[in-house]
Amino acid sequence: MSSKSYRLMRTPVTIITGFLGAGKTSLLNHLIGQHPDTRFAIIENEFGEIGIDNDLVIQDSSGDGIFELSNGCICCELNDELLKTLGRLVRSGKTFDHLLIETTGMAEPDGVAATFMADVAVQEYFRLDAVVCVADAGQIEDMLEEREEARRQLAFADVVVLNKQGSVSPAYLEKVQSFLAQSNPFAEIYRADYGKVSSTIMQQGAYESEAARQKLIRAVQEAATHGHHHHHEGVEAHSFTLTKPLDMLKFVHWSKFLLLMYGKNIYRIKGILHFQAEPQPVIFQSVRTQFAFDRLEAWPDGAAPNSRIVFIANNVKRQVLEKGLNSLRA
Ligand SMILES: Nc1nc2c(ncn2[C@@H]2O[C@H](COP(=O)(O)OP(=O)(O)OP(=O)(O)O)[C@@H](O)[C@H]2O)c(=O)[nH]1
Repeated sequence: MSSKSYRLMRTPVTIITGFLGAGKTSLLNHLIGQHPDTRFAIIENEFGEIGIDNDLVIQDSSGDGIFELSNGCICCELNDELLKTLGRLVRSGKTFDHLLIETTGMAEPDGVAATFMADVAVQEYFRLDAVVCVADAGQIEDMLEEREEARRQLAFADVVVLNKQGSVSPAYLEKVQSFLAQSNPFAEIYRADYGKVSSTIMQQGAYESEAARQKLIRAVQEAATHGHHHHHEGVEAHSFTLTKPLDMLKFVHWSKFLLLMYGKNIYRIKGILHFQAEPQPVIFQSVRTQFAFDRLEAWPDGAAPNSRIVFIANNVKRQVLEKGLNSLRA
């Protein structure tokens, strides 16, 4: 079987995060309502009652495709429950076209995403399509200042749904969208009311190698072009362009050290790196304290090799990153 058909057979997964009351269930209901022919499996990680009208899940009026995991967060204490639920879905023998997971408002999405990115048995049946963060336009600014979970949710998002747009002025909406884009240059941002966004958020392919790489190249280039970093209480994106090739071993040691020292405050690192004696560009990404390398075919558009790297972090001094990176030259 080709790797493409294997990939297509696996059930795509969309993780919906966002702070309490941001509009996650509204988005979920909208997506279900918009796709009456899609056989959804839904995992709800809420403390309260399931906020979904079961009748909306047309193919499964028994509600068999809906799982509620309560009294905890699937990013941490209920992570085993999440694995068990995925196992139940597989063993049910039913075919699902898409799995939607709504996390609690307090969940850290990287913990949930890691289940799909690190567990080989899970990857056999499921493929993470995207992490979506629903942000309440009127609240997100304060949330990012006050809540660590909100910062992690934004930093880890592949898509941000800027919800409740009608509740703020157009000028404020512009301002919020602009600082969200600067805080997470990797995310697509869609505006919405009551979660009513374009359905393309279910086909992001954010972790498919080619699409993800192209997007990463664009985002890293843009982040490096548009100013070096952004000052906002909460999440900051620091981007660097390095013209001299790097030493891979030094880089690996330094990243390990950095994630160990500042792991809690460094939410995400992504980059396209030029290593000494490596003709191909190397894609680097971190998820929690883990990181992954991947090779691109060639430098984009015959561009001269250089390294571009973006750190999404909170309270990490730019000088620390700059000094570290400068010490990694081959
Ligand atoms: N004004 C306004 N209210 C909205 C919008 N979207 C959702 N709401 C309301 O906000 C409240 C919370 O919406 P939900 O979709 O339940 O949000 P949630 O993120 O799932 O909430 P929790 O699961 O409690 O974290 C509900 O009363 C919604 O009707 C919107 O765009 N505008």
